[in-house]
Amino acid sequence: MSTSLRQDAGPMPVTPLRASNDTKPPKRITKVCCVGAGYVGGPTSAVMAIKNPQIQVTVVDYDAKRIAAWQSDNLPIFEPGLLGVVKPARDGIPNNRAPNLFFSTDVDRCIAEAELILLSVNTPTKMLGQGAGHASELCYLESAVRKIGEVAESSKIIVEKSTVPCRAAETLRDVLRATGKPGVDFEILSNPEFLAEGTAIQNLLEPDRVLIGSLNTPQGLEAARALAAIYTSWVDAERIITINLYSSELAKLAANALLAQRISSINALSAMCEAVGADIDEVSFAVGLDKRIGSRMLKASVGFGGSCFRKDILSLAYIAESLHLFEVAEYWRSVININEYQKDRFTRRIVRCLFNSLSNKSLAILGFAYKKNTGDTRETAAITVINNLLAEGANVRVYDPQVKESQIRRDLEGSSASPHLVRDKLTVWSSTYEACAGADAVVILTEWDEFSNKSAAAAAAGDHVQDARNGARTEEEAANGPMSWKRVSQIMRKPMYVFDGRNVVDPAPLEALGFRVESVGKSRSGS
Ligand SMILES: NC(=O)C1=CN([C@@H]2O[C@H](COP(=O)(O)OP(=O)(O)OC[C@H]3O[C@@H](n4cnc5c(N)ncnc54)[C@H](O)[C@@H]3O)[C@@H](O)[C@H]2O)C=CC1
Ligand SMILES: O=C(O)[C@H]1O[C@H](OP(=O)(O)OP(=O)(O)OC[C@H]2O[C@@H](n3ccc(=O)[nH]c3=O)[C@H](O)[C@@H]2O)[C@H](O)[C@@H](O)[C@@H]1O
Repeated sequence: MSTSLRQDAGPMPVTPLRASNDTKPPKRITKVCCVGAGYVGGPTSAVMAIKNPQIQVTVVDYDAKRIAAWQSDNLPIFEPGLLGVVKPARDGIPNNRAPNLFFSTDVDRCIAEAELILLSVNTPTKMLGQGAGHASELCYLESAVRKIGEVAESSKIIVEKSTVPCRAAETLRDVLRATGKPGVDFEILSNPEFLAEGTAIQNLLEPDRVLIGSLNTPQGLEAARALAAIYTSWVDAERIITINLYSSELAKLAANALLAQRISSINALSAMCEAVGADIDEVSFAVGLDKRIGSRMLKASVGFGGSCFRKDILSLAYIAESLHLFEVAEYWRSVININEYQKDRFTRRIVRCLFNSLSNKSLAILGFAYKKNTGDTRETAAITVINNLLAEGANVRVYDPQVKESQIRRDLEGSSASPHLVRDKLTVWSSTYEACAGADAVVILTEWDEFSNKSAAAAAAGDHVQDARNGARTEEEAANGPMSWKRVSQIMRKPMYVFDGRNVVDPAPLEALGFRVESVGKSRSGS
């Protein structure tokens, strides 16, 4: 087998690209194929294409429905600004698809034609066999790489964009060694993605950094330079960091673990605040002024969700355990334990306030997505909280501006110990007012702007409350509301409660309307 894959992953200095000694120009890539048309593959490829008109970027996926949606005006994911990069207005013709961006189900052909392949397939937590519930499932990645080995007739740079366990590149290299054709070389790079949903386009256009990990060999470094050259079309060279392949893989897991750890830390403190009469927003503000701590990702909540924090921490802990670093594994798992505790604590507070019984009570749930400005519900705290409330006998009335009823039912029925409760006691509504009609309590689970009674500036002061538009409302939002809490107060059963799992409402004006407001990390008596 002449497939040449180099293994020198020795220490490499961390260098911004500019410091490279290589003076010859990097290889110019003209065809990129992105495997996986999901939350990462779609937006990343669209931004890459719009910033590199000379490069043909094709996103491939076996999911024909998803590809068809990318080709339509009805994109498969909701993300502010996404349509603008997929279908930029050009030459006075608005809404024309970027001429160098393609979506296709012809995986073999697109892989064969590409010089550089981005792997953006899902890497969920393994559900079966060894490591089930902990390790990352790499079967999608493996199958994509097998396909590359089978169909590639020319050498390729293969880029791990998916989040992977450290040393996953070695596995990919093994697969390629076994499946690749003689004379075809593969160079594997790690280029993890750091975008957050809801702000993906902004994050892609102005990344804090672009991380490129490669082997410390001439071929590895050359491949890294070729990938970096694509990014330099819109990212300052100082922000493009080239490091060792395995450091890059681990840095992605570490970044997510550290971000989630901050949220669990502040949520753990929120429990103390409720007990001692302190205010978590004030504590968070006070500690965040210390430059060494910083203010971001310190917003107390009902608990973090999303497809990645939990799975990436589980993966990190599993790796630590495999290395017999049991205390390290336990440390990271505690971040998840606090998150589960926070969701349960929030439900228990609701039950306690509503006189220890939810039987014959109706609760309006505002928000189902795991954060605002996305329709994504993966690992959303709403799933746990709503299932808990249903188990307590409550009637649950849900409204989310972006999540479809079918998705809500699928998520809840698929995770509930008693799916019949979801069928019998859950209703989904298309407006706040319909959801709140006759309800005993409003439970805010997602920080959508329309639920807030704060000014845009006050809302923007919080980190994850700040949106891509810096708190400005679109014309549509301005026309439709923010919601009128006064109107809500007129249609609810008394006494009326608001349980604010996101601290997006200012309690005082609501209390003036007769609501009893319970916010995360604040006690009513302490306010
Ligand atoms: N969702 C997010 O905000 C972020 C996700 N990531 C990471 O990026 C990776 C992808 O995440 P998402 O885009 O959210 O996943 P996703 O589930 O939205 O998309 C993955 C896509 O890959 C396709 N796919 C799987 N195997 C394939 C194959 N062999 N050939 C062709 N297509 C295949 C699936 O059909 C699916 O459409 C994961 O590793 C994730 O941890 C990283 C940063 C942010
Ligand atoms: O690997 C990934 O998938 C991505 O995971 C997160 O992005 P994302 O999950 O989309 O969104 P975040 O803004 O990080 O929020 C995650 C969860 O934490 C919650 N959160 C966030 C911030 C905060 O201060 N408090 C808080 O409860 C959010 O509401 C949400 O439920 C990271 O922020 C991204 O850098 C990373 O690329």
